[in-house]
Amino acid sequence: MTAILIDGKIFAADIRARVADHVARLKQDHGLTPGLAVVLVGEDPASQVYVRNKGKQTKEVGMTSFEHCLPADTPEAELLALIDRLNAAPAVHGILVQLPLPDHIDADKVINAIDPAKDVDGFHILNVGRLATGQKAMVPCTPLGCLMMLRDRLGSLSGKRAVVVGRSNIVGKPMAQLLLRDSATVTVAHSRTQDLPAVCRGADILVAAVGRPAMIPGGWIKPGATVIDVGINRVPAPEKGEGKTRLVGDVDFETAVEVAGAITPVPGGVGPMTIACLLANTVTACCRDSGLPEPEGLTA
Ligand SMILES: Nc1nc2c(c(=O)[nH]1)N[C@@H](CN(C=O)c1ccc(C(=O)N[C@@H](CCC(=O)O)C(=O)O)cc1)CN2
Repeated sequence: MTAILIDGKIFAADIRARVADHVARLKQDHGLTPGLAVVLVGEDPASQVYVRNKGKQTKEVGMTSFEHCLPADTPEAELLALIDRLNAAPAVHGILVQLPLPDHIDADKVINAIDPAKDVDGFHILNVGRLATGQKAMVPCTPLGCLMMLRDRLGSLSGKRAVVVGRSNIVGKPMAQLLLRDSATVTVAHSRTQDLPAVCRGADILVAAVGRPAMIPGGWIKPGATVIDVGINRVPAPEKGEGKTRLVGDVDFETAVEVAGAITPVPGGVGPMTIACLLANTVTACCRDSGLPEPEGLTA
């Protein structure tokens, strides 16, 4: 069997088009322009690229982008003061602090300083609790993107056996909550899980979010399963030349593609969905703030 490829680039482009439509309607009918503020602390090259892409895509869908790039040695108090100002700014409907933050800054403290209504990352403790208890929440972008792709591929997730490998606050835990909310039977596996291959082999839906290159081989995958690879790992690629690198997922694509029913590639799978869902969350936050109907199909 050769798996169907779930193309995140096409999927993300469709989401952006739907976001742009909704933004145009908000402007035309209500004189509203959703605004997204992205805060970067430091000069991490990957983070700089992500932040630049967020700003570019925000403008492309017709929203207002506010970028705040602060030096790596910015005191925590200064960052918290900026968050306060963004919380109070009426033109800002979404606030995102790019992670990771430098070590001297307490990331939890910063995230929990964001107004939960503007927390388009869905990382604030209140949004985490709301998601876990089935209340209306802002949902973390990467798991939201995975959920959208799964629903599109499988229709109902009800009763499916889902295994999430990885228990991070950004992906693993919220992904498990979202799958549970769609009535899947969910197992969260991690580094201490006994007989991980057997656990994975039981999955109709396998979400890999561990951050270890090609850790899950085809032999761990149930034939026909839907595999969502969240990993983005940069590894040496001597075949491309000295010092060159390439991106690989947490799943060993070459062997997995022979067994799975459908699979997301890396790059071009889950990654592009993260920013598309951030834009979707910003429109949702703007609509909620104004008491307007939320865009259909762009929330969990
Ligand atoms: N505050 C947040 N920080 C971080 C998040 C997040 O959701 N919120 N996620 C990641 C980084 N990230 C967005 O911020 C992100 C990662 C990857 C991609 C993406 O499109 N990846 C491409 C490959 C890109 C490349 O060539 O390097 C792909 O997989 O196809 C977008 C956004 C950590 N920080």
